[in-house]
Amino acid sequence: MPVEPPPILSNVPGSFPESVLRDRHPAIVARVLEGIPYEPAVRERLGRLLQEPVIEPLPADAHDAADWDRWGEGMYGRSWYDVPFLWAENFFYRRLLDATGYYGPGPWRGIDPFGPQKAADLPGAAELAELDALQDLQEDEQAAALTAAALWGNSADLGFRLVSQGSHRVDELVADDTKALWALLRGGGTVCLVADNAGRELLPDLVLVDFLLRTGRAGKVELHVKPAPYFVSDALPADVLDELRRFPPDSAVGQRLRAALRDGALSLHADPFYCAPLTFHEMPQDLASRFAAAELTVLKGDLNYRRLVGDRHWPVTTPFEELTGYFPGAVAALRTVKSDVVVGLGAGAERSLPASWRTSGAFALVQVRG
Ligand SMILES: O=P(O)(O)OC[C@H]1O[C@](O)(CO)[C@@H](O)[C@@H]1O
Repeated sequence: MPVEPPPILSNVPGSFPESVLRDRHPAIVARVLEGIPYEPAVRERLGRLLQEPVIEPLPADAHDAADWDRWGEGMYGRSWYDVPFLWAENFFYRRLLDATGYYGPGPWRGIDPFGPQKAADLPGAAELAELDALQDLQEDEQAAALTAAALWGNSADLGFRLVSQGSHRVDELVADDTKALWALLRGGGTVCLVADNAGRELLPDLVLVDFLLRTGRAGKVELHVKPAPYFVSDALPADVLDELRRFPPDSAVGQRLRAALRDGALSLHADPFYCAPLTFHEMPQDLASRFAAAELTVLKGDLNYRRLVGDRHWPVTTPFEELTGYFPGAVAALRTVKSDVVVGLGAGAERSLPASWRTSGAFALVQVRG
């Protein structure tokens, strides 16, 4: 295991993490307030969260206050910019849920603050038909098209689109282990798909799940989603159901997915770990056992990548295999690059890339450790 470089903080002027805290978080709050007519007390709490000079802990009566006391040891009372970026982002979303009363006893309990944005982003008939039509292709062509669609979908997360004007199409793969990925998917065992965003990302993910089950490349699929609203568009169990309702009643894909949920070939999982400020190095035993038993675990998205390799200043040439050696079982990362952490590239690979390649959302990677 290479020597660990320091964690990424947000206090470097002009850096990407600084821009997330300074620009993206206020934009996220503004969009939440546009979408839901929250009462004045909620609006005030959200305003105060954005102005907070130093990080305050959760109220002592929050159901997970003890967890956050432990995870946040040494963080409270400091500037949001001076603590690890991964922790700061995670805690921002947890505090946002606290401010909106998501876990409270009042009327806003269980209301997804990002719900209106997610609803507006649900796929339309054209997108569904496009993916449905892939069934007519040869199997290996379907596999390639679905890998590309799953990557493309990841560039469309709502937090990212709040501040990015790009076309949201992946231009180039900076690492492409697609062949190795599909070589691992022939055995009919269990595949864990750790999903990322709802909407335009979850749709190709679901079509991919159907493909894996339909072709026998997976005997079972576990679809892992977030247990609570998180990073704006991250998928919750309710979002999976909303998405399934988008398939027309006569869609064979939709029918098969619903049948797979009913008969257990497809199962949903929403472990609290997925909303914790931790990396996969600290995953709970239940998840570790599931990943160990799976033929392959596919991690979607930028944040899962940061949690897989560690949100640190890794040189890009740090071998992916070494950093993921601890992961219990074969693992694949399918991710549009939307933050600074990238490993597993060849020496000099960056030279031909534009300066903004790590954060533009125009580059993607498929990396596998078998
Ligand atoms: O939905 P994803 O792919 O995990 O991306 C989350 C986004 O949020 C960030 O954490 C920044 O807020 C980036 O890593 C990325 O742009």
